[in-house]
Amino acid sequence: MASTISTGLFNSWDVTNFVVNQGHGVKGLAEMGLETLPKPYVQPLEERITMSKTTHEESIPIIDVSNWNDPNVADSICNAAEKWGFFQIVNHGVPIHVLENVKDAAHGFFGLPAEEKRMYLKDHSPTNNVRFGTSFSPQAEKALEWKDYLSLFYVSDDEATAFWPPVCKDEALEFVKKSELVIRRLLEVLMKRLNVKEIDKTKELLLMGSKRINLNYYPKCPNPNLTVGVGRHSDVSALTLLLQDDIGGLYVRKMDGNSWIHVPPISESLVINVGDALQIMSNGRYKSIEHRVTANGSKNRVSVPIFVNPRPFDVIGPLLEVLENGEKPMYKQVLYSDYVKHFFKKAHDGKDTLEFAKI
Ligand SMILES: CC(C)(COP(=O)(O)OP(=O)(O)OC[C@H]1O[C@@H](n2cnc3c(N)ncnc32)[C@H](O)[C@@H]1OP(=O)(O)O)[C@@H](O)C(=O)NCCC(=O)NCCSC(=O)/C=C/c1ccc(O)cc1
Ligand SMILES: O=C(O)CCC(=O)C(=O)O
Ligand SMILES: [Fe+2]
Repeated sequence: MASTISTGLFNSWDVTNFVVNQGHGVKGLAEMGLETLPKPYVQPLEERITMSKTTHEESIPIIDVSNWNDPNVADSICNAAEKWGFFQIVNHGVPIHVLENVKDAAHGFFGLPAEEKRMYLKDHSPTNNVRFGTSFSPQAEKALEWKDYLSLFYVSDDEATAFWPPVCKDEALEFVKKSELVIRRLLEVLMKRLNVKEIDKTKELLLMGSKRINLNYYPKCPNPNLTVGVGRHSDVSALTLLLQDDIGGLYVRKMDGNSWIHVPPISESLVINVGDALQIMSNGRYKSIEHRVTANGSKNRVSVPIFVNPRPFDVIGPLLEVLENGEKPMYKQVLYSDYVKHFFKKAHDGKDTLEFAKI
């Protein structure tokens, strides 16, 4: 089959069937020794990430959070969330071995034979909370993305222990647990500027009542310039905490601009970004920024985002504390699971998901 793919005799339907339905993932395809990119992965010109649109000269803020009591730290975080929607944190307190272990565990999971990963495809998985997949929304996309993922919805330690794949469950769970404090501190700081004095139980559930951890795998790609790892999107979370390895390829759209800024890997750091739910709750003050990922021609990349979210049955809208100053609400009240389902139903389309909540 390898030779038929590389000579182009393997048709688009076969490729999609092999990767998506049979659970080989794009990793299975990449490992066949392709010389050229299969057609289903060729992105339209306007979606490709060219050097002319990107810059390595500017950078998102890098914030040292070793002292949470320092008002300058709080200021830097809130300013970054308003102006960039993205920043990196160092000295965050999540132990290095936890970060290293979860990246290794991601390689471990994707290194399993296809038969074992296939058990976690949507139609086979014993639970809706564990899902192995490829691209973003293959049934809705004109071109596929060069990425496989394992998505784990955190319900409880017991549920994770029972259902998450053994090869990565301890490491993924440990990352979720060890990042709880930094997530809480970040949200406390961000809420203060919104006139929310303390995070009571109701607010806590609204901001961080559910979590999803994804293990992303971007295999080495034969023609990286013709495709993307992840297309332009903003996250639907309240906040995302992202661990990337040392390879790079994440680009963030410059606010009100057409250029894309590279997020350079910094050893032991975490990338933090505002998601749509926080943009909505802050009535547009904090910005959920478009980002995308390139494919890489020489290396296999992994990344591990933790999406911190409202619960599916929560209704979200601009917070009362924010509207108290008389500003007009920009967003209506929406059921969070309706919002997320709308996001997952379509291909990546930049920030268009937010239209769903706009007044
Ligand atoms: C709506 C959810 C996600 C699932 O609800 P469900 O009742 O179990 O519904 P379904 O299983 O019918 O899923 C609804 C649709 O979403 C799809 N989906 C269900 N989880 C998934 C899944 N992890 N992955 C990609 N499709 C899925 C699923 O395939 C299905 O599409 P379709 O098959 O076409 O009907 C529900 O759990 C919920 O509201 N969760 C709230 C917490 C939550 O997960 N928030 C999302 C945080 S994720 C985030 O911010 C960014 C993620 C992201 C991911 C990839 C990117 O490239 C970029 C960004
Ligand atoms: O892999 C990355 O660096 C970012 C992935 C991403 O944007 C996502 O999973 O939402
Ligand atoms: Fe993202």
